Amino acid sequence: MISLQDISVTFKADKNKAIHAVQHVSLDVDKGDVYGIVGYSGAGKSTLVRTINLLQRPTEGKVIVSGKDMMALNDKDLRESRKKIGMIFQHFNLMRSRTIYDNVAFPLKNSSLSKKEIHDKVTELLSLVGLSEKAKAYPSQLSGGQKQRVAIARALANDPEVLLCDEATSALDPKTTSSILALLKELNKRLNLTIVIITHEMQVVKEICNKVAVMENGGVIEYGSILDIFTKPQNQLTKDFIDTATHVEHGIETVITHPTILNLNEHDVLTKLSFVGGSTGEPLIAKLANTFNVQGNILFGNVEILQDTPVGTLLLVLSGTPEAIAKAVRYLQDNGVTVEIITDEIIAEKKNKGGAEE
Ligand SMILES: Nc1ncnc2c1ncn2[C@@H]1O[C@H](COP(=O)(O)OP(=O)(O)OP(=O)(O)O)[C@@H](O)[C@H]1O
Repeated sequence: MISLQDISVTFKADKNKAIHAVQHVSLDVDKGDVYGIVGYSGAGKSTLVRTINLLQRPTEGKVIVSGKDMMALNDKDLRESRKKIGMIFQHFNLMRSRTIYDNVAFPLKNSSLSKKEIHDKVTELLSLVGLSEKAKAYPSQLSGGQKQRVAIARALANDPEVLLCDEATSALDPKTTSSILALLKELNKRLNLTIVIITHEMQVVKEICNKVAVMENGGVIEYGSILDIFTKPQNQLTKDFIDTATHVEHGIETVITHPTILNLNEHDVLTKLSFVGGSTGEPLIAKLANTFNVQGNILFGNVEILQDTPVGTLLLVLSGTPEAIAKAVRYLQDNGVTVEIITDEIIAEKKNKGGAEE
């Protein structure tokens, strides 16, 4: 559906300085994907996504959308192709002096549709986003979530195949964010709409995306299916994003900051266990005690459902002899559990925070 091939974008800040906003990124988005692009501010997410509709022309590389080489199109064909790529933004970009109806009708102004057809289309779009009652209202009379719904309706006016969302929920509270994400997911399913979402929140990705790319310093450092990235992240930055989204970071923070929780004896090992799918329900910890004489003390636990698959995390203190613990860890790994030993990391962090008990 979308193929970004070796895309680079360089801005000339001044005569001597170039900003390499995007560097050699290749990315393929399939029809029906909800593709998340996650990264911190300045990573190059917006610049990359704006190359899809050529709001930003790449300095190097090729952009193919629906089989068309976008950079080879003449102005007229490019205008037509852009109609099939809707876009929504963090601050909605509605026209304040026009009603909700007129905002949604705006992209149809020069279309071949009759007045009646335009009316039917706008009515249908407002109903699709749940705002039929607001047709005569003005943007200032709407909440942030409602404004974003209008922006979505407007972006869908030309029946696009792709919707680009640039931090579309960043200005919204968590509840409104969830309702907008639910709407996007519904549109993805109902209209088979391909969606590309830029965000700095892995939580957003977790809620609706089936694939994700992680960007840093203009490059994609990791990409793949949500399940693969959440269960087998390769880069520290990806791990940090995931820990935030799965509340594990908060769990670790609690363990560190409450001295009564983490009292490790000699040979005790603090582990972070990650489970996927079937292994989540297994009584593995009971087995550690029975078979290996290793006691497991759970400090924190969390289960998420990603793409209909349960994904769990446990912070677990293992107590026993070093040999027994090594065997227990191997047993867990043999049963599909990813085991990270984080004792040293946590103690160092605890010392940094001044909460260490020598
Ligand atoms: N038109 C421009 N001219 C010069 N530099 C730019 C331009 N647009 C973006 N940049 C620079 O390119 C880099 C990437 O910016 P970009 O907006 O793509 O990042 P981002 O990951 O989307 O961050 P944010 O979420 O803050 O927008 C930044 O260093 C930014 O300052």
